[in-house]
Amino acid sequence: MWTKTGVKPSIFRENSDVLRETMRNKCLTVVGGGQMARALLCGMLDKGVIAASDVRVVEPSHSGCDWWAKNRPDVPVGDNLASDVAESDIVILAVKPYVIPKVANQSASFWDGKLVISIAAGVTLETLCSLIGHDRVVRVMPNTPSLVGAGASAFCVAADVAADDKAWIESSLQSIGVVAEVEESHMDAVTAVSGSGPAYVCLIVEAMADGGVFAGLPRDLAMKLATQTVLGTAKMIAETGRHPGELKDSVASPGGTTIAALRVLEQNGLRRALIDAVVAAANRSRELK
Ligand SMILES: NC(=O)C1=CN([C@@H]2O[C@H](COP(=O)(O)OP(=O)(O)OC[C@H]3O[C@@H](n4cnc5c(N)ncnc54)[C@H](O)[C@@H]3O)[C@@H](O)[C@H]2O)C=CC1
Ligand SMILES: O=C(O)[C@@H]1CCC=N1
Repeated sequence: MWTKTGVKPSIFRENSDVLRETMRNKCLTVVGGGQMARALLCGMLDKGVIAASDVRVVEPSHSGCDWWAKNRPDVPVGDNLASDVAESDIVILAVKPYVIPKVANQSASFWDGKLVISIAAGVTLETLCSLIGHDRVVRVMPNTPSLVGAGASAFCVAADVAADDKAWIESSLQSIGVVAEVEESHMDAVTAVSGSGPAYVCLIVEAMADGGVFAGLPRDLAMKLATQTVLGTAKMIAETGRHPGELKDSVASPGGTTIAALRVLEQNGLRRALIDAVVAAANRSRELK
C-alpha cells in the first residue's frame, strides 16, 4: 500500500508552481508492467519528475514482477487492481489492446473520479469511454525511447478531460521527450511513425553494423559507429531544422562513396519499403479497434 504524502507531490517536481498546486497529492497506478510501462515509468523516475512512492504497478505475471524487483525494487508492484485503482487519482492502462476490455470493464463506480489514460494501440476513445463508464479518458501513443528521456508521444482527449488533466499529461510526457496533442483521427498514423518507429530504426542500425562487419570492422566498433551516426543525424535534423534531403546532399560528394551507396538503397527500394511499412502499421492499428 502507498500513502499520499500530504506534501509537495514529487510527481510534478519540475512543473510550474500553478501546475504543482492544481495537481497536489496525486497517486498514479500503471496497469501492466511490461515493455512500454517500464520505458514510461523508468524514464519519469530517472528524470526525477515522479517518485516511486507516488506510483504503483499492477502486474500479474511472475516474470513481469521479477523485472521490477530486479531493476526498480523501489516501485511497489502487486496484482490487486481494485485496491490500487481505489487509492489512485490517475490510472495508466499499459496492457495489450486485447486485454483492455478485461481490465477496463469493471463495476459501475470502479473508475469514478479517476483520470484514465490508455496507451493501447488502436483502441479508440469511444471504446475506452464506454468501457470505463465516463469521458475523463485520454489516449496516448508513447514510444520506448521515453526510457532515456528521448521519447516522442502524441495524445488525444475525450470530452470530460479537464485543463489540469491535460496539463499533467503534457508536462509528464514532456519530461521524457516531445509531446503533441492531435486529433484522434491521426492516432493510427502516429502509432505507425513514432510508436512503432523505434523498431525500424533499430533494424537500420543493426543492418548498418552488419554491413560494417562485412567490410571488416569488429562488431562492437561497427555497432558503436552505426548507433552514433543515427543519433547524431537525428540530433542534427532536429537542431538545425534543415530538411533531411538537404543534409543528405551535403554528405554525397560527386562520384564519391555516399552516392554509390544511395544508388544501391534506391535500387533496393528502401524509401518505398519504409513508406509501405508505415502505411502497414497504420492499417494494422486501425484493425486493432
Ligand atoms: N512496446 C511499445 O513500443 C509500445 C507499446 N504500446 C502499447 O502499450 C501496451 C503494452 O505494450 P507492451 O508494453 O509492449 O506489452 P507487454 O506485453 O510488454 O506488457 C503488457 C503487460 O501487461 C501485463 N498484463 C497482462 N494481463 C494483465 C492484466 N489483466 N492486468 C494487468 N496487467 C496485465 C502483462 O503481464 C505484461 O507485463 C500495448 O497496448 C501497446 O499497444 C504503445 C506504444 C509503444
Ligand atoms: O507493435 C505494437 O502493436 C505496439 C504499438 C506501437 C509499438 N508497439
